[in-house]
Amino acid sequence: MGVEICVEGLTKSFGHQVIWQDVSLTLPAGQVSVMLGPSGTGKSVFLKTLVGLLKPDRGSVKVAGRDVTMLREHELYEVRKLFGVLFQDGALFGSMNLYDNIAFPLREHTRKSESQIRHIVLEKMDMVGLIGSEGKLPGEISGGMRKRAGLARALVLDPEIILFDEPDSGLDPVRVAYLNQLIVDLNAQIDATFLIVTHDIASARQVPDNIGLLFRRELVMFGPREKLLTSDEPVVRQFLNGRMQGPIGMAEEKDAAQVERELARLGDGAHARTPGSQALTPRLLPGPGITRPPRWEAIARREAELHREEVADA
Ligand SMILES: Nc1ncnc2c1ncn2[C@@H]1O[C@H](COP(=O)(O)OP(=O)(O)OP(=O)(O)O)[C@@H](O)[C@H]1O
Repeated sequence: MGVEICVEGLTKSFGHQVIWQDVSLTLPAGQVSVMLGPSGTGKSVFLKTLVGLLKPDRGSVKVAGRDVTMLREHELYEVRKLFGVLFQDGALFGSMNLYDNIAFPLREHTRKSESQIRHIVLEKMDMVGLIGSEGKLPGEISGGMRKRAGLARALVLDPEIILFDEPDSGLDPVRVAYLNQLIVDLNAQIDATFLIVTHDIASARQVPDNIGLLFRRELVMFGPREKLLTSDEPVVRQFLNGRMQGPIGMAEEKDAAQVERELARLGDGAHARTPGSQALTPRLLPGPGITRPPRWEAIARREAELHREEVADA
């Protein structure tokens, strides 16, 4: 069913550089959450802190009730088994074929026989659409296939939580669409808790239950997708609309007067529009052939309702 991750008052700095401070959020069990943020706001550092690879200065990260920040190395090892991580480049071993790459965690962390391993590896390769590529080396396949191989490897230990570090980076829009569908299908099939770090706004609009945004060393917002997508918070709106006008600058933050001028020029000041008047992108649903658990049935019903309301309003 996936487990909840409860983050409270988390602060991380490297030397004098504060990366983010006082971050509190709960990733609900079994749900899909996305973390957005301009480059360098510490999204990868956040993922690493969740799995205990980096120690925060303050705060707690409770996974299945245990505080990752307080655990000793051998206890951390146990908690890490709950996690599957998809790294940016798939993090595959270049000299091993896909089969051996995907089998690696099973051979390292379990005492399963080779025939049991074969069954699991082929099942996960099937889930990510890689059957037939078992003998290929990572260097012989496309970036999209490498991501899917990394995902299959993240799945072999049946994780309760999957962390995706920019799964869409380096992929063309069509491959990103396939990968998003795969993520949604997987969530319906394995029911784990997902956290996706991404820059891709289209994905953030369609895929998750919850969205968070890191900016100016803080978690600006974290909450249900609808709340973020209809938010009037200038940072959230600038980021979700991928615009230059707003508080986020190229290399540093802009001063308040400049932001005010830019938003006024856009006719987009806080007073210039009714709150919550942003369009809601339809939610991506599990594809045909995927059995939907009750959670996804409820999401599909809600989407159908919203769509009926939109048609009636038009
Ligand atoms: N081990 C480390 N030691 C010192 N500084 C670090 C370390 N890891 C990350 N940083 C710094 O923390 C900041 C945040 O880095 P991080 O990679 O988490 O950002 P990000 O939001 O994931 O960026 P991007 O979207 O560009 O991938 C950067 O300034 C980076 O240089």
